[in-house]
Amino acid sequence: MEVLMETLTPKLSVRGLKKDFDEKGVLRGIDFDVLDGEFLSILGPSGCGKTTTLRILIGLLEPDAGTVSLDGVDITDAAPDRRSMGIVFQNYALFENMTVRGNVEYALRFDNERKGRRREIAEKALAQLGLSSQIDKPIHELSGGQQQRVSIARTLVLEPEIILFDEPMSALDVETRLSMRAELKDIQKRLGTTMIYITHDQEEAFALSDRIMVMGGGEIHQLDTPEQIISHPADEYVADFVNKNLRIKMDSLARFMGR
Ligand SMILES: Nc1ncnc2c1ncn2[C@@H]1O[C@H](COP(=O)(O)OP(=O)(O)OP(=O)(O)O)[C@@H](O)[C@H]1O
Repeated sequence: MEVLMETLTPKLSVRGLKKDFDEKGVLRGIDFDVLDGEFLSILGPSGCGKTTTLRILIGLLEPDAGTVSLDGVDITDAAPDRRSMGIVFQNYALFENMTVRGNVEYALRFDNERKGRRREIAEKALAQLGLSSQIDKPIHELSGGQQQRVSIARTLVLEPEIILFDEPMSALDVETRLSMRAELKDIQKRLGTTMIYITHDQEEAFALSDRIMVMGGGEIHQLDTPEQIISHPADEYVADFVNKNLRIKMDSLARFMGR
C-alpha cells in the first residue's frame, strides 16, 4: 500500500490557484499536478499568467486563493528558501568575473551545515554536469551552453526537489538555442530531477517536455503530452496557438529557403 501511495502522490500539486492584479483575474483558479521526474512546460503568450504562476510556486508572491503542495505537504505559506525549489533565470544571473567554482560555491554561503564542505560539493555537481575541466575559468570565457550548465550546477548544490526555468533561452540566437535545448534534455534524462520550464516558444516546449500546460487568459486550456496537443487540441484556443506558431515557423523557413 505504501509503495502504491508513493507512486500516486504527485511531486507538486496545485489546487484552485487564484491571483488578481488591479481587480483583473490574472490566474482564475488553476489546478495541475507535476509527477516525480517529469519535465513539464508552461506554454502561452505574453501576459497569460506564466510568470505569476512561477512566482507563486517559488514563494515570491502570495496567491489570493488556492494551495501548492510538495510531496503531499502544503507549502503555500512557506518561505522561498524552505520550498526545495531551485530556479534558473533567463540570463543565468552568474557572476561574470568569478570562476565557475566560485559561482557554485557562492550558492552555499548561507548554508551553515554544508558551507565547510562547499568546495567538495561544488566539485561534485560540476563533475556531474561535465564541467570539471572548466572549473577555474572565469564565467565570461564559457560558451552559452556551458553557462547554462553552471547555472544548473549552482541550483543543484542546494538539493532542490524541483528546478524551475524562467524562459532561460529567450535572449539567445537560434543556433545556440538548439544546442542548449539538446544539452538540457540530456541533463534532465541523466539527473531525473523534476523540471518546470516556462516558455512562450512552442517548438522549445514540444522538443523538451513530457507534458505541456497550455495557458491563456489565466486559465489552463490543456495539459497533455506534445503528441496529444497536436493531434487532439482541447479547444479552439489551443488549436489556434499551435497552428499560428507552426505558420510562423513555416513562413520563416520559406523566407530562409528563398534566400
Ligand atoms: N505586480 C503586478 N502588478 C500588476 N499587474 C501585474 C503584476 N504582475 C503581473 N501583472 C499582470 O498580470 C498579467 C500576467 O502577467 P505574467 O507576467 O504572469 O504573464 P506571462 O505569461 O509571464 O507573460 P510574459 O511571457 O510576457 O512574461 C499581465 O497582464 C501583467 O501585466
